[in-house]
Amino acid sequence: MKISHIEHLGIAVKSLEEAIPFWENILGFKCYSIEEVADQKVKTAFFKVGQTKIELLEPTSEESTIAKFIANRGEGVHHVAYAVENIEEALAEAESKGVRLIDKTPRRGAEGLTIAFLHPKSTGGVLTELCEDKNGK
Ligand SMILES: C[C@@H](C(=O)O)C(=O)SCCNC(=O)CCNC(=O)[C@H](O)C(C)(C)COP(=O)(O)OP(=O)(O)OC[C@H]1O[C@@H](n2cnc3c(N)ncnc32)[C@H](O)[C@@H]1OP(=O)(O)O
Ligand SMILES: [Co+2]
Repeated sequence: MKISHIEHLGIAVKSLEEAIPFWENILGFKCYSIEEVADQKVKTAFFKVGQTKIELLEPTSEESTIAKFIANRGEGVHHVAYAVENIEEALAEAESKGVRLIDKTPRRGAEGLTIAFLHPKSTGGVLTELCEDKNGK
């Protein structure tokens, strides 16, 4: 598949309010967007880091995958997201090569991106998100 760069790293946190000061006051990044993604039951906070971004993820419900992740493994790195040229083609290619898809059809993610996840059990233990920016296409 054609990947241009790491779109973002997703980090699970219990509370955005409690997490953001480390990223702003210690690392010196500016949180430029806070957005709820109801479909994923998360509230996100974004920081630009050169070409890529950090996405902090706070669960908005006990059924959120982020709430389950924090309960089982604690706060920390949750997923790596790659910018792909064509998400439908990328998913078809991954599936044809035996990768287990979480999303067979892309969904709407934060920042208006079109996203889909690959299962960590078939990606070497790293939950993998594919993103395509279809805005303006
Ligand atoms: C807003 C949006 C955006 O960027 O635009 C986002 O990022 S939304 C970000 C939040 N949304 C998502 O994550 C959606 C995709 N994720 C999912 O559907 C789920 O989290 C799954 C990855 C399928 C895991 O769900 P499941 O109910 O199976 O959880 P589980 O706790 O039973 O875990 C099953 C096995 O997967 C492992 N596992 C769970 N989450 C993992 C993760 N993030 N990275 C690596 N491994 C992980 C567990 O340790 C366990 O392994 P063992 O069996 O060996 O113990
Ligand atoms: Co993400």
